[in-house]
Amino acid sequence: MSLAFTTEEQVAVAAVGRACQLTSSVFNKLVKNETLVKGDKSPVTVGDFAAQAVISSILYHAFPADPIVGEEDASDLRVESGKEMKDRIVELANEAITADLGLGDNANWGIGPGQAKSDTEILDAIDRGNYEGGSTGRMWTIDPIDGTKGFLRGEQYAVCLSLIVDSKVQVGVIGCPNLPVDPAHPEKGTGCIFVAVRGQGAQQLTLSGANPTPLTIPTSTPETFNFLESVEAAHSSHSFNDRVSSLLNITRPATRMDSQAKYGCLARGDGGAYLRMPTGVGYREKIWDHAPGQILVEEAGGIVTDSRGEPLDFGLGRTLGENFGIIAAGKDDHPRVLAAVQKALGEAKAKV
Ligand SMILES: Nc1ncnc2c1ncn2[C@@H]1O[C@H](COP(=O)(O)OS(=O)(=O)O)[C@@H](OP(=O)(O)O)[C@H]1O
Ligand SMILES: [Mg+2]
Ligand SMILES: [Mg+2]
Ligand SMILES: [Mg+2]
Repeated sequence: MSLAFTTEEQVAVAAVGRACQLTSSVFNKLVKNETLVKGDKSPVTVGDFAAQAVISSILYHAFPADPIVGEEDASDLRVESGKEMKDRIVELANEAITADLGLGDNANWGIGPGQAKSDTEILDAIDRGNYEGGSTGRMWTIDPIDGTKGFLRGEQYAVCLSLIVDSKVQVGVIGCPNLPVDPAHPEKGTGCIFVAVRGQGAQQLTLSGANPTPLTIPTSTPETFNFLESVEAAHSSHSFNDRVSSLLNITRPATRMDSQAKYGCLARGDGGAYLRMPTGVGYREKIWDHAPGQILVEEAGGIVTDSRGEPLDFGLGRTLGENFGIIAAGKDDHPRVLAAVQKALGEAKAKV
């Protein structure tokens, strides 16, 4: 039985839309001291913090009891050295929160003119993303800017939100401000939101949540099939993908693209499979990097598994735990990609 999740979908699209406006406008204004390097050496900008604050604050108004697994936390902003950044984040978040009500918006979600939040409310909204996750009940995942490196380069990034219930993703929204609306028609410009609700299909919307277009992964042909892969070589093994490509006789070069925009492209038939194999031991994929993408591809008729063909387990906490690698593809292509991945893994094992 599929549940409606109508309000959840509306709230999620509205929250991602506001956060996308924020990230697009902040990109043009970013200055050097508005980016921090986190403990794991990855970058985080005022845009990441402010977008998480906006989404979390909207979720809190609409669903106050729901826990949130968010990528960012506000500890660096609560100390004296973080004051300048915090002031900027509060300003940016409030600009997005108080923007006029748009299509499908509801003032009960704490948005619109006059709904500005205090510094404490903004920091607390960011820190409501500290939930540890788990296998039962409802929880949201927020990746306020997925592909922060792509965002900083002015390339692809995505604002990502999902609702997980009892370990299963039920709603996924991916906002891609820099992604062409239709790659065959560049004149249509950039900026789309992908949305999927379990059992109700996948759609592409405009950044303001209009013009829903249903998405189905088309049957691939040897001429159209290629891989979608990370830009950053540290995030996913390019050489492994090259080997799998040659095992499958794929002639088209891989499309390198940051963020869950890759799942969006796959869902609408730009590229045949998203393959992400780890480059080293020890990194565990984060649930916010894959939950919205998984439901989007599944609802567009595709399959998402790890490299062993196992389903992704979103009930193990903030990471995917033991899931090793990601394979996402249309239902006809997934089995042959999985078989080639197994073969390439076997070859790599035989070499050591
Ligand atoms: N070592 C390692 N291995 C695998 N994945 C990692 C690793 N380090 C980081 N990350 C996560 O990668 C997220 C960026 O997504 P992509 O890899 O698809 O984009 S990119 O092309 O590499 O920028 C990125 O998401 P954001 O931090 O939201 O940008 C990280 O969560
Ligand atoms: Mg991410
Ligand atoms: Mg991120
Ligand atoms: Mg990050």
